[in-house]
Amino acid sequence: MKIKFTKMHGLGNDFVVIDCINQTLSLSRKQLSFIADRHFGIGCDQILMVEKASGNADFFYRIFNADGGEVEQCGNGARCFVRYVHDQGLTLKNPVSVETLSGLITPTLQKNGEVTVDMGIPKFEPAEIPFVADHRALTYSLEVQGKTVQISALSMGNPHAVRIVGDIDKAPVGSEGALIETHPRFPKRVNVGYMQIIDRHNIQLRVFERGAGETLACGTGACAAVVAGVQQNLLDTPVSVNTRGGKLTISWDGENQSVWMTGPAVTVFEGEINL
Ligand SMILES: N[C@@H](CCC[C@H](N)C(=O)O)C(=O)O
Repeated sequence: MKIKFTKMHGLGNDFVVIDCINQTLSLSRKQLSFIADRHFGIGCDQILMVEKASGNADFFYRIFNADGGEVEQCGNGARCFVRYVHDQGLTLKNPVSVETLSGLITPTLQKNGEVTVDMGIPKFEPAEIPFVADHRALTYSLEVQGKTVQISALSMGNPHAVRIVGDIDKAPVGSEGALIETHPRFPKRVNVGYMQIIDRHNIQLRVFERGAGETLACGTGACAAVVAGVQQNLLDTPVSVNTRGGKLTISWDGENQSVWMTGPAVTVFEGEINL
């Protein structure tokens, strides 16, 4: 079976985007992880599938991590999604309403080519993340291989843990991040962000993503880090989030408000793969 795809990225967090409106597809976990494989397949952090919406939204968008697991939300993917549906002539609407497994998001293409996304309202109740804790708190102590670390935990539609570090270059992203990703207190696993605060409007961030490992940037991770920083009175909105792949701007006015994310979305090439 041959499928057409488009390779895209948001700050180096890269995607294989597949039109499932004009192609009829049902891919197994093995086929998805083959597509994502950087040696034997195309290579990407996530696979994005563009589908017809069932309700009132313009589209439904499905997200699969490089390990083939389906997840609820992807910030950098949302920006690429709206660029894709416009470039492919699938809609002329702007903003576009997009259903995801975690609810509706609305990306808007800006005149300068950047994309702004209403990423929805963050959730903090442990059961909604999901995270095992007796009650909601600003930070939690987590035992990681005999060491106690402090994290914030919240959901941006997908689960996030955020750690504050003094030096982003020395943060144990690959080692400790991998242990927190699969920590038993996160029953659906978790994305783990390491944030260095530069000043009240600037942070540096690296994220060990659930199902993908460390990526060059994570959009929902950037939202989660800013929300955690604002809540602890360490940051003021808006915040520039500097990642290894470039910069995102995140705004959040506090509890019960949507998080807004602005950044680029880039098409790299189109192709066809035999599965
Ligand atoms: N790269 C994404 C997040 C993708 C999903 C994540 N790995 C998860 O498992 O929740 C982003 O830009 O938000």
